[in-house]
Amino acid sequence: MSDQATSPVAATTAKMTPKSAAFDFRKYRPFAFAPSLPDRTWPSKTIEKSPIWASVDLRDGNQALIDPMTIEQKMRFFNTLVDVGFKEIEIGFPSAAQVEFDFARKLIEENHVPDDVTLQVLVQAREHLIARTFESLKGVKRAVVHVYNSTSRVQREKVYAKDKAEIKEIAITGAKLLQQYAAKYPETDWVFQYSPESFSQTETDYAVEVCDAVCEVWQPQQGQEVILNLPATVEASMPNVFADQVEYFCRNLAHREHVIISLHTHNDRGCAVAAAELGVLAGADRIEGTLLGNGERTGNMDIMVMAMNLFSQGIDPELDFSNMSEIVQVVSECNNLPLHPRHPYVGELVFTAFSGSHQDAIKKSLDYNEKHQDETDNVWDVAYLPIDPAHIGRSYQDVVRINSQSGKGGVAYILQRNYGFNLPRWMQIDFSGVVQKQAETAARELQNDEILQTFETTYLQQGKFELLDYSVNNKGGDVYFNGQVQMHGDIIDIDGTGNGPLSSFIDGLAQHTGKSLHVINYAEHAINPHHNSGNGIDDDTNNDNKTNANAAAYIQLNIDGEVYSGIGTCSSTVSAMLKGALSAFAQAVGKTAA
Ligand SMILES: CC(=O)SCCNC(=O)CCNC(=O)[C@H](O)C(C)(C)COP(=O)(O)OP(=O)(O)OC[C@H]1O[C@@H](n2cnc3c(N)ncnc32)[C@H](O)[C@@H]1OP(=O)(O)O
Ligand SMILES: CC(C)C(=O)C(=O)O
Ligand SMILES: [Mg+2]
Repeated sequence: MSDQATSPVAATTAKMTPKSAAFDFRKYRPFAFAPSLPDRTWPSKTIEKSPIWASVDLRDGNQALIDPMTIEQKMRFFNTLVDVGFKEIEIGFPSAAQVEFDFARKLIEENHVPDDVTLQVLVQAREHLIARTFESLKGVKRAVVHVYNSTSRVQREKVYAKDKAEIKEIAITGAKLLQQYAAKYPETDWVFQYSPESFSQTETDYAVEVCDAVCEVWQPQQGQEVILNLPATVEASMPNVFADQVEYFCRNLAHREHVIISLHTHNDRGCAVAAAELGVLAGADRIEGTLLGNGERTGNMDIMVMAMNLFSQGIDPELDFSNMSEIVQVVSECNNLPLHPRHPYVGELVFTAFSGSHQDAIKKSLDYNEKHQDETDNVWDVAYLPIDPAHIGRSYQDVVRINSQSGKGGVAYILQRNYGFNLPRWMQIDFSGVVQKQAETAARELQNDEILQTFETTYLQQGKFELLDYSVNNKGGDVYFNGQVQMHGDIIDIDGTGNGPLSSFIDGLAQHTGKSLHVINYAEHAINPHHNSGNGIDDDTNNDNKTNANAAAYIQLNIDGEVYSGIGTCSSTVSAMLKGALSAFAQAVGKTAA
């Protein structure tokens, strides 16, 4: 028998073959348009500033919707884009439909366009459409007219049935028509943009040839720059290949210095943002995309993600997403598309850790930063959280959520952040076992109030055991405890001696019950008042050592050889401590009774 026949991989492959006949990779060919660029420079570059952004939500995004936007929706979206800080906004395809035309007119006639915002519109290289497009823009101060025709091999051969020279001629005609019509509206500051549509599936040297021909018509110069927009209309290669195409294009273009190189990537392979980022390294100045990545098929490049990627590297993205939830709401409602809960930066779950080790690391990082504020220069550096959720208006509320995958750090985080209980490690271990069982039994996420309730019933509501009146007195170096404890409805006198209130109380409990009791661990803290809402804190004003804040005490006792943890809360630290001991004791009795 050969090695191949015995290997488990070979066995799997052999089984798959008949089934995979319909799943035929042999129908595909490797990507054929990668230019040869052995001396590429982009891999050793870094992005140091934000590119020029152009939103195409209202055009490319809109043309991909089941129900295109109404004028009202476009208006709402446009205002949001302006608020976010976009200075170039492709508002539509005015020659395509009346609503598109009317929207352009509304923006212009009703003065909705801020002085520093430039409208952009798209049109095919066809005269009647170009004529209508300029008509739609009459009276605008400044506008980008964006003309395109596809240059890809498949479109040349199968859609247009034209050779390279004929396709170039469409581009040249379009460029000339833009000039002619622009001349009819001299009151407007016109900017010309050309896209060799499907650039990435075009031979790159041919794309350069077509764009050079367009520039020959437009004659870009200082103060009269043009935009050449390079689309990955359908993403068909790895992003490094796209970057090679962009660098090749930039290096070989005749009028590079007077041309703004723009990129327009789509997300068919899931790498639209990566392609745009590498394309910027390769020399691009401008990026077209949409918020949340809506667009044809798998969508356009998500500008929000790319901008937030820059933000998370300490680069000013020149777009303001601090009001993220409102932005997301407008985008989702206008597009009538739901947001994936794991959408980068904005999904409901992207700042949430369910798993124990992540929660532990997040809690420890946040605690560390709080303690070392002076040393960190306030620079964000938290495990598992690439940015501070607060920067985009998210709370820390959801950073940790609890299910059966969670650990002690996560449960401790919930109790600390929401209810002010700062559990010591040994207490975290004790309580996390309780929560783990509860989550496993429920087989679902546990809500914060359920965790608090479990915390209270486990440690705080020892209803059958209650510390009543007591006093502690120092005499000759010893401390004497005298008080009453209610146990199962009986009121019992407790007297004990020790070197402090706790040890004298424990001594009294031991004497009364005949059990052996020793303190193993002890911790206490004031409960931060802003965490207090809704917790099970006792406000007993019983005794001495009053503090303004409520106190929580955590006690671990060895009772007859077994370990029990308890918690007490009170406005008095001593009472909290004694209640904590009684809480641990009650569990031991409860366990014996059970
Ligand atoms: C990658 C992109 O996103 S490109 C933008 C795509 N967006 C849209 O198409 C949405 C808006 N478009 C529309 O509503 C319509 O296409 C319209 C109104 C503009 C034009 O509609 P129609 O005239 O009915 O034609 P249709 O779109 O089917 O156009 C195809 C014709 O235009 C030609 N054509 C297509 N694109 C271009 C172009 N960019 N430049 C020149 N000619 C073009 C085709 O070769 C075809 O020619 P034929 O009629 O000789 O066969
Ligand atoms: C019109 C062009 C820029 C386009 O949307 C594309 O090629 O994806
Ligand atoms: Mg597109």
